[in-house]
Amino acid sequence: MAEFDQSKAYAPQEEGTSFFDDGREIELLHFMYEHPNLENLRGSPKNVLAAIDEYGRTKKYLMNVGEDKGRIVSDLIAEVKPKTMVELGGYVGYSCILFGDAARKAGGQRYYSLERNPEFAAVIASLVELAGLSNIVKVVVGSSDASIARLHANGDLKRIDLMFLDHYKPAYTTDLKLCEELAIVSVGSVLAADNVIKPGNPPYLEYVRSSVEEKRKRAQEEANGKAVHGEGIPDKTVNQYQKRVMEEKFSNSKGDPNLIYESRLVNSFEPTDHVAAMSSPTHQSSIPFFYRHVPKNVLLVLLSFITVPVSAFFVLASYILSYFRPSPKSSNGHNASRRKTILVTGISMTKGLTITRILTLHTPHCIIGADIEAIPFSSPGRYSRSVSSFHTLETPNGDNSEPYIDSLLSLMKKEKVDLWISCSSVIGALEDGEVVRLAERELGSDFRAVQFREDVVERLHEKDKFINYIRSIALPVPDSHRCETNAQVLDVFLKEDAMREYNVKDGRKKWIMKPIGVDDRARANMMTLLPLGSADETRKYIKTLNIGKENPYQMQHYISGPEYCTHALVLNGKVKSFVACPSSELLMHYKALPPTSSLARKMLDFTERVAEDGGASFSGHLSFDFLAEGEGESVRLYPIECNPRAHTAVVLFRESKAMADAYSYFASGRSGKKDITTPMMPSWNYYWAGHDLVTFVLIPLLEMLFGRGSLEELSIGLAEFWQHLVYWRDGTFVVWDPLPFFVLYHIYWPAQFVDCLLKGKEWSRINVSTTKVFQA
Ligand SMILES: C[S@@+](CC[C@H](N)C(=O)[O-])C[C@H]1O[C@@H](n2cnc3c(N)ncnc32)[C@H](O)[C@@H]1O
Repeated sequence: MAEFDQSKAYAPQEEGTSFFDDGREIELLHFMYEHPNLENLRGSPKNVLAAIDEYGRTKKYLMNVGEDKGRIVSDLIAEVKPKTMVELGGYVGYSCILFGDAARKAGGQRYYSLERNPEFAAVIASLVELAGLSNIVKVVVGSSDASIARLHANGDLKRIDLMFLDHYKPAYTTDLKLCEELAIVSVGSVLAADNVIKPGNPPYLEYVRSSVEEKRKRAQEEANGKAVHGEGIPDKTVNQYQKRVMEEKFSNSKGDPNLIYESRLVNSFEPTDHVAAMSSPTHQSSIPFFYRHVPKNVLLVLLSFITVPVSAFFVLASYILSYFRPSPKSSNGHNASRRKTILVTGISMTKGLTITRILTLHTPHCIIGADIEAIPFSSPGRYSRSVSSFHTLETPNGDNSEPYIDSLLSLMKKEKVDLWISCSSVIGALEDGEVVRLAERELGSDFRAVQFREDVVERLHEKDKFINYIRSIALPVPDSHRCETNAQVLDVFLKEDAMREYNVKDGRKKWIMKPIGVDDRARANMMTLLPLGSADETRKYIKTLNIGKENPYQMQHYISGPEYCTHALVLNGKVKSFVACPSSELLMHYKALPPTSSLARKMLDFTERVAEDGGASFSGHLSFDFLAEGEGESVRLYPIECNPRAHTAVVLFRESKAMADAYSYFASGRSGKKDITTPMMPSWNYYWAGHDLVTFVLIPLLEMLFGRGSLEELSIGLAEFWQHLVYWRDGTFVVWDPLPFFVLYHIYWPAQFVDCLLKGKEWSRINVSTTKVFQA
């Protein structure tokens, strides 16, 4: 940061709140219109700003953005070239004249200055007129939230390309959420927020830096009545406008949690010379080094290396503890003659491992495990005490699935498997359906499988077929269309436009585009809400999706409510165990909903209806994603996706003997109890230590060290991590079977990162529980 030029310093700011609204703003007007240089001010933004600065230096302090911070935003304007720019908080018009002029030079069409105090607004309007900017600047008097809503409702404000936030600090976040909900701030919008470090605006920084998952969680907490505005903002700032506004009002908008911001802090000077900081979005070029391919993989390998002693300590302590407790197999005292051979596939993932552990703890059976293993000997499941043997399967491959199918079938024959519990990942979904059919033929009538056949998998797994099927059994679905051409997408918008007047009440209907096949890259952008600000932008965006016959998309009505996911074990068309929990895109924290809650009951009813429709041969794991609209008993649930396979939410059953019994009865050809097993309440919440260590500790630490984050954010992260360590349970670690935990973090993941480095495979996210790497 360059040195501050002392000759430009404003008069010092007075104590308390006497530094504004004491008549100085009107005094400024007199100063300007009595200026000896008045004729040179007319039509010259530069000279008007210089005269305002002169007043601030020689007369009284003014709370303007000032020259130094102003330059940062002016540069941003030149880069972003906003057509429409909005500022929240105009005061006497300094930022409005500086940025209005910059926006005009960059080809901008409209600059809205939103100011609550009518006297200040009159000063802004007068000085804007003096500077000759009245054709681009529009001063809007009133509280920012009401003004935003009105401008949007009138159709004047359809999209904000750049927004400068410089008004009432606690309203930064609530106004931003309002803009998101109205979709006037959307993908590509840029925000510049003043004073986020001094005096400080932790809620705003937290919000713009949160993941989708964190924002959804927060929104839910707020929906449960915990919304507090201005937490962490100094009282002096919070109470700044009390003289005129006794009680501040806030927009209660939920925002759009799916919008992700890149944020960066920029330090600069207040016009008094204090160091201030603004936050503005980053562009790809300024992404710090630790998010780049090579450093990020190297850092994660290093983290794994450094934490070996801690993990080794826990493993050792677990073995010592287990020494004093009998091993699970010898403790269960089951009758060996009733032993069946159960094969669980997918045991490198938490879901498969959880099921083998439940079975080992609570049943007499011989449990064998299998999984694909791209890097030899790296599978965490291979080292688990819950399986009597581990087998490596060929990797399913869309072009030639035979090796995978053969390896699975020959294993089943060799081990004389009585029951196969499939927990395989999505890449083998259809193949597993085929294996059931073949295995039933080859292993005889006593063979059973917890896996749907391929026709069922196809019907449920493919997004558009699933929606059609659910519609056919008269259950509600969100409005959805399969699109194989860009024109089909645009057609839906055209029809929508015709209906637009009917939708005015809740704003224009929003859509998301989901790739029907598995496409990690497209999935990452899936939450872009359409249509965008203009028909042209929407058309351009649709083009980037490369929609075609080979790459079909599902266009689905966007429902803004919270998301839930479920896991169910269905045997012979009956639901045997069920759990529902709040969900998000990359779900790494699991909390069960109480089974008696109206939400959980409705999701169970839905699952039972699908299971019943499947008939007596319908056996497998079934999980749905739902979006909820409304609350309480009147909540309406929309299924958006089905995964006809196990969900990691099964981890919530880790204690459940009843669930083990359900599998066991099935293995013996009996139907078992009628009750539906749910996790014991209150159930533990689950997290993955490695994921939390990186997201709550490593990233905030690096962000702080490299000037992007604050100590406060790091301490919030540390507190969250500590809370999970102490009160939650790790999804992989159990005392009697600690090795998979060690292998996951010190063999499996480092091997993956090294592999990515060697092969130049870039990734955007990883899922610790499913061991999946998402391509960048
Ligand atoms: C720091 S000053 C803005 C300075 C101005 N951006 C500049 O740099 O020249 C903050 C202004 O926000 C206004 N304000 C505070 N809360 C507001 C709200 N809810 N809506 C609109 N304006 C608000 C205040 O009246 C005050 O004039």
